[in-house]
Amino acid sequence: RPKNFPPGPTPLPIFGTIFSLSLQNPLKDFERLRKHYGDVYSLFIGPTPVVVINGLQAMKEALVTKGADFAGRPQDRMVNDVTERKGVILADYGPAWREHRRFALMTLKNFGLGKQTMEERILGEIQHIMEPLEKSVGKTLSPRIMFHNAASNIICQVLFGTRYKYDDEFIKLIVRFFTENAKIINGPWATLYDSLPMIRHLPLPFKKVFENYESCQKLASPLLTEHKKTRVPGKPRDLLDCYLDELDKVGDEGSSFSESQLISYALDIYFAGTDTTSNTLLTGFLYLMTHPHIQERCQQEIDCVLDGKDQASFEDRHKMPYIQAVIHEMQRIANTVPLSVPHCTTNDTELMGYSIPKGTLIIPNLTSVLSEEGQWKFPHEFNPENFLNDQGEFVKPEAFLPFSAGPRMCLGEGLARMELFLILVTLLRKFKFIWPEDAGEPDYTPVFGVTLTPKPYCMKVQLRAEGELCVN
Ligand code: HEM
Repeated sequence: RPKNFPPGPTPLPIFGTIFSLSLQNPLKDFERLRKHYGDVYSLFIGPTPVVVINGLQAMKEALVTKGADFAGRPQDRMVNDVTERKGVILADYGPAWREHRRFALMTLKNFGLGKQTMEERILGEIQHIMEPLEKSVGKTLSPRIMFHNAASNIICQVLFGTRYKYDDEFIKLIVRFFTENAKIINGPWATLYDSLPMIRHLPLPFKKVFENYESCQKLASPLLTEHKKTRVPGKPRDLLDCYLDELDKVGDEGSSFSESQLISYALDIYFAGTDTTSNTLLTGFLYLMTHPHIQERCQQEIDCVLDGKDQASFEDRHKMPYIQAVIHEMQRIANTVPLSVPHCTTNDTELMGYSIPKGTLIIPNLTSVLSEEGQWKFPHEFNPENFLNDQGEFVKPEAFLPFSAGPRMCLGEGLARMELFLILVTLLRKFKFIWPEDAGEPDYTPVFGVTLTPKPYCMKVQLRAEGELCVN
């Protein structure tokens, strides 16, 4: 360890400290190491030092106060080789990342893209979720594919101006490739790839990740060809058109925008916007079914606020403090991106008195903040009171960081919050969701990955009478 570097377990030659962590799910080990070494400690992936940041105080100092120092992304890991260092999520801190991030934020904010607003698109997609639910009244259904496809279609409309049927081959393949890759990227083969550069060219199971990513690019590239044929310059229908307009403006030279970037960039936003939102919904509905009194209180608030209205609007959230608290609590407990996305220091810097050299890999352990004792009234249970004050008003504690913080913070937060609100309110208004009698005890332990996923479960669906819980 360099001088004054954060402490941690003693590394072994070649393997570093990988034996200190369970490769299946290291979250408990991270917690154990925090108790032993403090909020900032270090590990070694092979010979590479890694600093793990825990707790609100250290997280704020790194990601916000010293945001620029901690806003890099490592460039020498398997995922970088797979994506050929294109796209936005894994781009290093610098002009190309900044321009692509700004462009995505601007395009997402420009809700008026085409004719529909973002809210209309989401409400339109919700109608497609209603169908399988209505067919399942009185029966049980597994909600995984339904939520995944809904989130996927919302982002596909923004990116490509199109939605896909829930059994469309294109989406099924993309989802399969991404799911397989997410598993391998988090598994032991990726750790070996990162630790031992000499094995990178061998025909080992990690080759599959490269093949899958290439297949995704091949699947998405006809969309670009079709857009180039049918677009009207200056009248963008979606993000692809906006990007092509931008290319017309800036040209290829001296700009970070290029056609070869575009597919990877779109796939990045697709991936970031699908798995996250759908897993949050899956976790949320699991807890709402097993906490029926919380579900009922949500329905009471919805019935009263939407009394006589056709459908919910995002503005209604201001009149629904309890729903707001429940959605935030769903996100806190879902802990959807438990270790954020790895960062990297861009300068020699300091954190909580330790020295951290430029180029050090950083893991922001968001899990440690979302359940940190002292920050929450009920850190270890599902309880919307975590977000309500004594007057029943919605309040958001500083430790609510599921989207991370600072310059690299999630750029889809606005879209994700709109989706979560409109989907939850619309479904709870019409249906009651029940944990099936024959399903046994619910298992809340998630499956570890880049995103945490609840174990597969089924829900029983009942129709509700309109406004049945409104006492006014
Ligand atoms: C509940 C839903 C979501 C959660 C919990 C979530 C969480 C996160 C987290 C923790 C990061 C890493 C931030 C960091 O490195 O410090 C991130 C990055 C990112 N998210 Fe999300 N996200 C969600 C939804 C979305 C959606 C809907 C989109 C797309 C519109 C999106 C696009 C991105 C992108 C592009 C990045 C990379 C930003 C950068 O590197 O500058 N996310 N998200």
